[in-house]
Amino acid sequence: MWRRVARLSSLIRSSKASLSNQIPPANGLQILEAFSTEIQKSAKGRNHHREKPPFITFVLGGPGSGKGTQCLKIVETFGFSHLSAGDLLRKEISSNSENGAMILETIKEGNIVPSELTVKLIQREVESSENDKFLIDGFPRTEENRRTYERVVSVGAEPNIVLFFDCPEEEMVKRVLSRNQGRVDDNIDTVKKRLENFNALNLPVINYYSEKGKLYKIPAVGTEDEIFSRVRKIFTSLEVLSMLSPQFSIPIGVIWFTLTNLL
Ligand SMILES: Nc1ncnc2c1ncn2[C@@H]1O[C@H](COP(=O)(O)OP(=O)(O)OP(=O)(O)O)[C@@H](O)[C@H]1O
Ligand SMILES: Nc1ccn([C@@H]2O[C@H](COP(=O)(O)O)[C@@H](O)[C@H]2O)c(=O)n1
Ligand SMILES: [Mg+2]
Repeated sequence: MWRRVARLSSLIRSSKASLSNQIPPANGLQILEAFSTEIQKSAKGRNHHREKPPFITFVLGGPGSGKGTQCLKIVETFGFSHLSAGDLLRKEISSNSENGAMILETIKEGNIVPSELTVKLIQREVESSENDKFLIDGFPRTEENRRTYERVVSVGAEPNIVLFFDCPEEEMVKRVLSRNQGRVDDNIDTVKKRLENFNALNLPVINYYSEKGKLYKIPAVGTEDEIFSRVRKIFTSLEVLSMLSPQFSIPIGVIWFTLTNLL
């Protein structure tokens, strides 16, 4: 809203300036029209450039279960934008933001960053993107993350679907310890803490979406391509039902996917 007010003031200023520059000024009617348009846009919410709410997919799973790897393949094949909560937080650290030191400590400990902060980072990315399909990877990690997102985000507060990469702990630990990307949390002590937090805090969120009929549980053992063939079926069945469009209710998609995979 304040950005719009600023734009309006700038229009008025340029109108005044044009008087002194002998350029035909914006007249009162033009200014009123501009004001009315800006107010209407604000009333629609912050996603003013979208006709309809975006299609939101939450991507969940334990540390090293392969969320990021599969997200890259979904982006290539189905045109989603990938927002990794962990990557957004790491970006805050490397940009020396005011919260950088606190985020770094929290990640090193394998703990969860305050929800308001993570939600703000995700919201900023969604709102500034032209895409209408998002993978939100590694979020919500806790019930508190989920509730904060629902409270803060006005459009698309509910995910359309939730993917859960289900992987045995032993395999997750093996993958994390051989990831080799220089992450401060890829060590045995932090992984243990992350697994504890996953079981205590993230599983309740996964159960919540399962009860809502939004959860797709994907066995995450096998080659990357084998796992992606499972993921592909989900998005293809949503495309067949024209459901990669947020107006449709998702439980039909989950039922369809379950039926087609049982038959
Ligand atoms: N199916 C697979 N088989 C073996 N290794 C895999 C498989 N999928 C991903 N990996 C590897 O395992 C490591 C972890 O994968 P990835 O980063 O995608 O997991 P993640 O769920 O995003 O983890 P985190 O929550 O820690 O970010 C990476 O080194 C990746 O290359
Ligand atoms: N919703 C979230 C997501 C992540 N974090 C912190 O970042 C770490 C790395 O996350 P990845 O998804 O890249 O594994 C994670 O262990 C948390 O410390 C968070 O706080 N909240
Ligand atoms: Mg990841």
